[in-house]
Amino acid sequence: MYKQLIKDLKGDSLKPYYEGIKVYTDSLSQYLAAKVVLIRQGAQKFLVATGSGELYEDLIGYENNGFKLAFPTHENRLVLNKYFPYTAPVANTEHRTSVGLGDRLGLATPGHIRAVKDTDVFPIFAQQSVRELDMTHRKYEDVIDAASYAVFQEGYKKGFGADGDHLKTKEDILKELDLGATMITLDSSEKIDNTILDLNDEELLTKYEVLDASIRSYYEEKYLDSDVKFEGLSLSISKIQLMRDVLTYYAAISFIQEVYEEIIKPYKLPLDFEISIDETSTPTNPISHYIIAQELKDRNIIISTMAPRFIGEFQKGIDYIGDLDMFTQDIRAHVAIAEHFGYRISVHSGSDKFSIFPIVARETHGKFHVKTAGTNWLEAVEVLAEKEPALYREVHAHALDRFSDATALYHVTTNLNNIPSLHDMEDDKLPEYLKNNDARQLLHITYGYILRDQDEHGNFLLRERFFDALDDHMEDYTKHLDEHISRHLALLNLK
Ligand SMILES: O=C(O)[C@@H](O)[C@H](O)[C@H](O)C(=O)CO
Repeated sequence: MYKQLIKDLKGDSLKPYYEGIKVYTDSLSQYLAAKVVLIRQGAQKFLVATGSGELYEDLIGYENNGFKLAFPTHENRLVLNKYFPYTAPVANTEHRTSVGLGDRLGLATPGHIRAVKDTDVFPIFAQQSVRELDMTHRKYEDVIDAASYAVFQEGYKKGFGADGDHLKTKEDILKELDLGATMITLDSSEKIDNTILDLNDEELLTKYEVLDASIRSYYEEKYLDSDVKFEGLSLSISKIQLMRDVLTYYAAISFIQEVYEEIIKPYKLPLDFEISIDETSTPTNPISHYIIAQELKDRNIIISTMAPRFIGEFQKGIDYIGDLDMFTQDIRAHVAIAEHFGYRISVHSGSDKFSIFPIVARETHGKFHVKTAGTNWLEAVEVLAEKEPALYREVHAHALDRFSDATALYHVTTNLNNIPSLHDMEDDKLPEYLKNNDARQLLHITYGYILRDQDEHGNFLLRERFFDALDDHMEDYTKHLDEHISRHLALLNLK
């Protein structure tokens, strides 16, 4: 079966297909006397290597008449990284405008590569939060493995990043750095006291006065009743505002400093460090952002990006909800602060926020980071709705069953009553659910239950059939992603 393929591989005349074998010809690579290429036979992918030398010997696989067949394992990914460095994640050392492309299935990166390959965007192909890893029962090395193999498969050599997203503990940061993360998104939300904003002035004063005097005097000496003016931004910091910000953020600022000094600064490889304060109960006041930024500067903490929580609603998998003029004013203030202190603004939950993308591109002067993830999952669900109606109906029904559990993890304002009943939808109309915001949110936040729930015998209810179906329609999925992410990039003025 492989005889002609191996002959052509050795002879530099490789074709894209051989007797039921798809050859990813863009993956063809050579290191000294060894050649390797990625193929797919049925649903299984293999590395096929010929020749001799370290690369050939290092690949873990099965020898057979002068060639080696190797599974795309974690160990073999590390071998590819060793001999073909472009397959390993790197930091965005040129601080290029970047997009996070979270892939919960491990199948989306080929489509992402098609969307970004002719642009100057720095892509973060390996981006998953701890929440996503928990929900999908994946390890972080699986995320980097999937991205690296896709980069090898597509022959993408422009560099990509790996974001350890929404990490809250030093242990998780160290673990994901050890696994190859080139960007760390520190989520300090657990150190942010969201209750302070609900206090009235009297309650606020009472709570503030019992705060350690050294903390109070530190911030009062630096910020009390001060006016800040730069790059078109003018901020006045009143005692009330300062008391709120100190009580809300002082612990988070200390934690950021601890993480930076203990882990980020000593880390020997280039690394992007993002501060995420977007998952809070209220929008980030620009004064709060300024104080945090000034403290990071004064503590010699260097960050690449900061993710504030903007005004309006950034709900999962649907467009922005809010007043665009107010959003414009809000992001303009945050950008002025970011540019003053020398970092970029990061926009989380960027999936499908089409109405604000032109504003983001304009107000950041084209220098930003935008994160997506859910939309790449929803494109897979849309392929099922188009190609596998019976399975889609099961997925949709299970999402309805598990929706209330999912709302504990994701803030959404979904109204299930706005979602037409499955019973009333003909098969050819099922894709219309993916144009219904409430259905998009239903299908988005229940991804973990769809992928991991099992029956009483321990058999997956949907997972295996979901992946098998997607495998059968992989080119459709890849095309969906290319078109959909290209729409994101175009509106961000990146394509
Ligand atoms: O769902 C998650 O936990 C992540 O996708 C997280 O929301 C991520 O930081 C993001 O903003 C993707 O749009």
